[in-house]
Amino acid sequence: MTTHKFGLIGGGVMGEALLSRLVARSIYHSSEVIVSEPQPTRQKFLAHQYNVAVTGDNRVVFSQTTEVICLAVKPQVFSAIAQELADVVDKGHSPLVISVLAGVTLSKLEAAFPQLPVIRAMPNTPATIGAGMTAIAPGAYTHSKHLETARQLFSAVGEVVEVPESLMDAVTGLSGSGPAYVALMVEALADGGVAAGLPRAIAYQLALQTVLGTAQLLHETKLHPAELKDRVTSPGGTTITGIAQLERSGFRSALIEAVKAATIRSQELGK
Ligand SMILES: NC(=O)C1=CN([C@@H]2O[C@H](COP(=O)(O)OP(=O)(O)OC[C@H]3O[C@@H](n4cnc5c(N)ncnc54)[C@H](OP(=O)(O)O)[C@@H]3O)[C@@H](O)[C@H]2O)C=CC1
Ligand SMILES: O=C(O)[C@@H]1CCC=N1
Repeated sequence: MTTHKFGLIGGGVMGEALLSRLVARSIYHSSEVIVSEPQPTRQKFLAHQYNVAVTGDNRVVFSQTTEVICLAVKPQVFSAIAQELADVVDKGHSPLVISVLAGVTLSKLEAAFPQLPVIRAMPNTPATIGAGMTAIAPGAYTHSKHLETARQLFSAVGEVVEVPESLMDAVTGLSGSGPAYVALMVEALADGGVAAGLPRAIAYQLALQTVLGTAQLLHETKLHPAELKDRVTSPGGTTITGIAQLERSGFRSALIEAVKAATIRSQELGK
């Protein structure tokens, strides 16, 4: 029987982000990967782009994968997939199952994959360029070698941290969803620049590089964000005037509430 080391169920945004990097970094060779996707056009694209095996049948991916099966479908289709795989999971075949699904708990995953090693993971889209942030939580049947495999895999797409499962919804609300919050901020900063008279292209360049540069500065110097804010803020100057307006508009509160709301939504998706 044909076998593959890495099987991906769901080759959408997150699945492709992981796949592209794992193949580019030679964590898995293209010939060692199989992906299942419902749409023939998407299958063709993935096969052409990454030279991997593709199928429309999730059961084929499960049966033919020896090492790691990554579930990257929407949480809403998880139950259907669990049912579909039910008669192929219990065949003495024990790959490591890694789920990146928001909300779906280890207990649900372990009910679908009885006694298999399962890891719940939450990556984010900067994984595409190797700048991802992934949290992982091990299930009841995982051993250190499985955690090591997951660490190696997600290290290829960025930073990795291990957390207890009870924190995975909060991780989802912060770093899982976070790239969208930051993208919104870049867009809004550019809009502010346009409102203040800058040409759009220049406003966008200034906004993006300001966010990127500030993140790099915080990362490299380990400065506390409050200290960096103090360094930018001249007495009676422009920055404190801008910050006062941000506070009046509830900027910090908006971000705090966004993470909390997304965390609650992640919990709901797991029910
Ligand atoms: N996007 C992100 O930033 C992040 C997403 N996640 C998680 O990753 C998972 C996927 O999200 P995302 O990539 O954004 O979503 P996408 O919709 O882009 O990807 C899901 C893929 O699964 C395919 N699919 C649908 N039904 C099935 C099925 N029955 N069998 C196999 N494949 C199927 C979809 O095909 P089709 O389009 O034809 O339906 C699609 O290509 C979610 O659970 C999400 O919580 C985690 C971290 C970050
Ligand atoms: O929006 C979502 O539900 C997924 C999970 C984290 C990022 N995207």
